[in-house]
Amino acid sequence: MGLIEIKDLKVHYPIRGGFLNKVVDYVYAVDGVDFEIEAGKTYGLVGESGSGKSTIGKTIVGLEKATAGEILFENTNVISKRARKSIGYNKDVQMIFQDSMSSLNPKKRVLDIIAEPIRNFENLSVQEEKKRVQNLLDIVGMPTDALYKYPHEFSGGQRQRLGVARAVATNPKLIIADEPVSALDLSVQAQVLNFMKRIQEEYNLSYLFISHDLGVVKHMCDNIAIMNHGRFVEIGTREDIYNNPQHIYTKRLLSAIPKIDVENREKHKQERRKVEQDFQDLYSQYYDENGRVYDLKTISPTHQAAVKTTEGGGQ
Ligand SMILES: Nc1ncnc2c1ncn2[C@@H]1O[C@H](COP(=O)(O)OP(=O)(O)OP(=O)(O)O)[C@@H](O)[C@H]1O
Repeated sequence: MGLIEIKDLKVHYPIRGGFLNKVVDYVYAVDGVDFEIEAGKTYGLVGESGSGKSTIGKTIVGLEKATAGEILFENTNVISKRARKSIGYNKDVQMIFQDSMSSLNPKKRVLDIIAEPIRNFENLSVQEEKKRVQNLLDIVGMPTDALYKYPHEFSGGQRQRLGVARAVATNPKLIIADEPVSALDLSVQAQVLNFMKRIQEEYNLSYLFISHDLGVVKHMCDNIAIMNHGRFVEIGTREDIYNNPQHIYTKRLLSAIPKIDVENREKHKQERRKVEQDFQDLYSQYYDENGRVYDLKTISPTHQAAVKTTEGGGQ
């Protein structure tokens, strides 16, 4: 049994319009997904922008409301706020965001930023709290003098480390990492990822790792789901997805991972242009369960919903 099990989760955002501001349609951001994450493992969600990855992450931590489905955490359905509160879920599940500059309060010192989640759950003295935060800074490889500095005084990679320190402050079991390294340079990305892995081993943490970058996901994840327009088009182990992809969408995503050719710059430029074109095509296409492709540029949102219904997945 997994630490967390997601069953037929749906998140549909209403679109309002007209004179009376009535609901005229829905965005099917997440449209019936099932998966589970085991203790100490990393589950990857991959897909292009707008496919529904962040909505899944936010719904799991309770920042968005599910339209339907179940989220079972250690066998308790935590879909309601009351259930989450009754089992101390908010202490056990934390989130790391992509943009550390806006997720860390710029007006607060590091000490207060990292202590904030601890204050929500424990009553420590000032000295105990300071000691705990110092220890967390040590774990993420930051110097002690960081305590009294502000977020803007750090580099992007250091700020992501602070975000991780804050996320592990309550000693959680699961961390939702939403594009945690996409804003960082490649060399810094590797540092932060390796260090997230080290913490995982030390604390037997589980990660839900959200990314559009299949290269990064390969480095981090045990199991992977490939998302397209609110649904999973393929799920599998890392080996399944990278060595034996089944769905045409997965194959196209894999073939679009840039291969850097340092010896031939011109060829590399052409390759990059082709990759960019491929991605533009991918963003505008909807893939159904049978691998059939619909061009979203040529059909209206209402028609898109109709396509889903015809294909057996709509409301
Ligand atoms: N609060 C909201 N109200 C209405 N629609 C929303 C809301 N939040 C997200 N959406 C829509 O839901 C869909 C899924 O968005 P989501 O952010 O989950 O995708 P994503 O795969 O995480 O993309 P990105 O990587 O760009 O964040 C998109 O069409 C988005 O515009």
